[in-house]
This record gives sequence, structure tokens and C-alpha cells, in this order.
Amino acid sequence: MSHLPHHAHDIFTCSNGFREVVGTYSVEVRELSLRILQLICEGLGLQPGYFGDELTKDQLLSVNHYPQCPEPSLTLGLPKHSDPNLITILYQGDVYGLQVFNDGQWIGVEPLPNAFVINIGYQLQIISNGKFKAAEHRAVTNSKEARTTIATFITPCYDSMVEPAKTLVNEFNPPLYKAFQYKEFLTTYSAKIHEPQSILEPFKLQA
Ligand SMILES: O=C(O)CCC(=O)C(=O)O
Ligand SMILES: [Fe+2]
Repeated sequence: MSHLPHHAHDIFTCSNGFREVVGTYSVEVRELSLRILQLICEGLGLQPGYFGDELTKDQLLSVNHYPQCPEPSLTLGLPKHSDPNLITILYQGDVYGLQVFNDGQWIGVEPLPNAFVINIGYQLQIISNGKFKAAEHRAVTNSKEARTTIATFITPCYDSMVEPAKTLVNEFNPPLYKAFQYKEFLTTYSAKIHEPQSILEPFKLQA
């Protein structure tokens, strides 16, 4: 993972220590992510190392800042979506704002000190052939204080093939999704960002 501090070096040319902090954070969060994916791999009964290499090669870090909002009922920080990638490690600081959609209602995810939220993305739903569900979530604003969060997206590389894991598919559990290149998924994801309920449609196989 030594390439990560190198990327951080390219991005942050300032010399106030930011570059080192982001580099170290990225490496540590990557290790945590790979550990979680290794446990998921075992839990699903996939061959060891299934998530190694291509499926987790890329990593994106995004810092979201939601300023104080005078009318939170009129403005969302981020609209309802699921993340396109495999898993996301979210540090949400100590200001409330994340909500997850479950059984037809929005549930608040209270920030816990020194805790991360792990969000399942679409690729894990597809690879697990629907055993995992991509978490639908959004961020709300508030009128009292600004909120800053840090999301790390563990992501397949553009050219990698994604499909339901072969060991999870048999005559009783037919594949629910076709095989595709991750870049095809990203194109659809961007095109349908305002109608997220139809993002998975082109990747589904008829039962
Ligand atoms: O800021 C948050 O609480 C959520 C961020 C998020 O969902 C994202 O960046 O994809
Ligand atoms: Fe998200």
C-alpha cells in the first residue's frame, strides 16, 4: 500500500503536515477495509483472497462539508443513494446527519466517538448475489452547526470484471446479475444518479 502516501504527495503540495496525515489515514483505513472484506469473504464461504487485487485496487477519499443550514427541512446534504463501490468506510465526526433507509423509513445513525460507519456498496450486493444489500443512505443538514465527514471508497479498478461469485451460484440459487466491467457500472450510475431505483436494472438477469 505504499502507493497511497505517494498519491497524497501528488495532491497535497502544502507543507503543513496535511499530506502525511492523509497518507497515514489512507493506509490505515485501507488495512481496516481489507480486514473487513476478508471476514466477509470467509463469512460468505468465498475462496480466500477473493477481494484481493483488482476488486479492491482503487481507493478514493472524499471529504464532505455540510455548512449550517437555516432551513434543514428544505435542503438535504446528500440525497438518497447507495455507494457504487464495494464498501465505504465513513468517519462522521461528532455531528449527526447520516440516515439509512430501512423498511420504508429513515433511521438516524448517531455518531459514536472514534467509530466508523461501514456502508455496503452495490458491488458487494452483486458479488454476494444479493446476500448483502447496498445500504441506501442520505445526509441531512442542521441549523446549529456545520458537519464534516470523511468517506473512503474501496473500489474495483475500471477494467475489472464483476459478477456474482461462482461459489454462491447453483441451480437453486441462479445468478441475479450478469458479469460486467466496473466502468460500465459507473457509466450507468452517473447517468441514473437521479433515479437510483433503476441503477441495478441493466445488470439484472431474468429469474
Ligand atoms: O456525509 C455523510 O454522512 C454521508 C456521505 C456519503 O454518503 C458519501 O460520501 O457517499
Ligand atoms: Fe454514500
